Amino acid sequence: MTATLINGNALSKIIRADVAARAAALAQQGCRPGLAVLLVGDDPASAVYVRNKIKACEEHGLHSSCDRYPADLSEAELLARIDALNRDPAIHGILVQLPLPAHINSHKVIEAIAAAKDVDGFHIANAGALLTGRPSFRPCTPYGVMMMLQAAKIPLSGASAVVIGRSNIVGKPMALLLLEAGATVTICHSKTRDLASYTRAADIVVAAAGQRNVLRADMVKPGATVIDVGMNRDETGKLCGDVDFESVKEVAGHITPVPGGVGPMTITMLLVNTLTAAEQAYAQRLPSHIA
Ligand SMILES: NC(=O)C1=CN([C@@H]2O[C@H](COP(=O)(O)OP(=O)(O)OC[C@H]3O[C@@H](n4cnc5c(N)ncnc54)[C@H](OP(=O)(O)O)[C@@H]3O)[C@@H](O)[C@H]2O)C=CC1
Ligand SMILES: Nc1nc(=O)c2c([nH]1)NC[C@@H]1CN(c3ccc(C(=O)N[C@@H](CCC(=O)O)C(=O)O)cc3)C=[N+]21
Ligand SMILES: [Mg+2]
Repeated sequence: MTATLINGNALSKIIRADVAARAAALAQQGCRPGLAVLLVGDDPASAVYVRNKIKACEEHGLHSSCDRYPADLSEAELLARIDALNRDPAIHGILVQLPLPAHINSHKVIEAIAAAKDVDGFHIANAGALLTGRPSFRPCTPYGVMMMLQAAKIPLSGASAVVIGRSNIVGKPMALLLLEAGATVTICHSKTRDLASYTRAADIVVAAAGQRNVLRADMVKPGATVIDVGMNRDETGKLCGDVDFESVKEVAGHITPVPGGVGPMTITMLLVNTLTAAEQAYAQRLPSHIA
């Protein structure tokens, strides 16, 4: 048996066409959606992701700005820049690329972003809204995974789901979104004893550990849906996920590839959140509609 591929590039194309149409309609009314990206330090992977985000904005009619700072930028300087962007009417979304250098408190930085411009969905107000079932900006990666599950018509209500990873940006919000959709959710992590005993019982496995081959064929129930969030490099330097793709695709019913799976969907949902932020600002006639 060979699993059906859930193609993040193909789904992104459909959703991004809708984003471009909505962006054009808003621009027609005098409000051009704008995203500001802040990158501190010179991590090469972060530079690639940020470049992809800026390029996606340009291609879909969103205005974007990217500030690159040296790794020794002070926390106070970063907070001052965020404060300026919070008050900038041309900017509807603010994204501070993570991870930040160790001398900067990332919680403090995220909380400094205006919740209405927090298109990553990382601010406590948005995280709390998700936890309590209120509308909010959903974190882009888990939101993108939900869109992939929906597009592939994977039943979620009553399904058994395992999330591998408990970070604030992927694992925890992923588990909450699956729970909201009616799945019975288990969160596994590095302290979990016998990971395979959980994954083998699951209808859906989302791997977000940042470890190659965390999920192998003998750990997957035949026909299960496998979503690979991981972004790793193999010994030859090639991009790979957390899932042993070649063997797992013979057991799973649906599977996402790396690259071309969750990664492009993350960027797509960032565009969606930024557009939504701009539409809300315009609808409320906040000063930020003057762009
Ligand atoms: N495709 C995309 O768009 C995105 C991809 N990523 C990628 O997803 C991965 C996860 O990202 P992120 O959540 O930020 O990473 P973190 O390092 O913050 O979290 C990793 C989580 O995985 C758990 N973990 C690590 N090793 C194992 C293991 N062997 N078995 C079980 N659990 C394990 C850790 O457990 P513990 O808490 O106990 O340490 C932790 O909870 C990375 O590869 C990252 O690059 C991230 C964001 C977006
Ligand atoms: N504030 C913040 N928000 C984030 O959303 C955020 C972040 N910080 N820090 C890092 C992670 C990681 N992340 C990715 C986005 C796109 C791809 C992506 O486009 N992947 C391509 C391949 C990219 C390549 O060629 O290297 C793919 O999978 O096909 C990957 C990873 C967002 N993150
Ligand atoms: Mg994101």
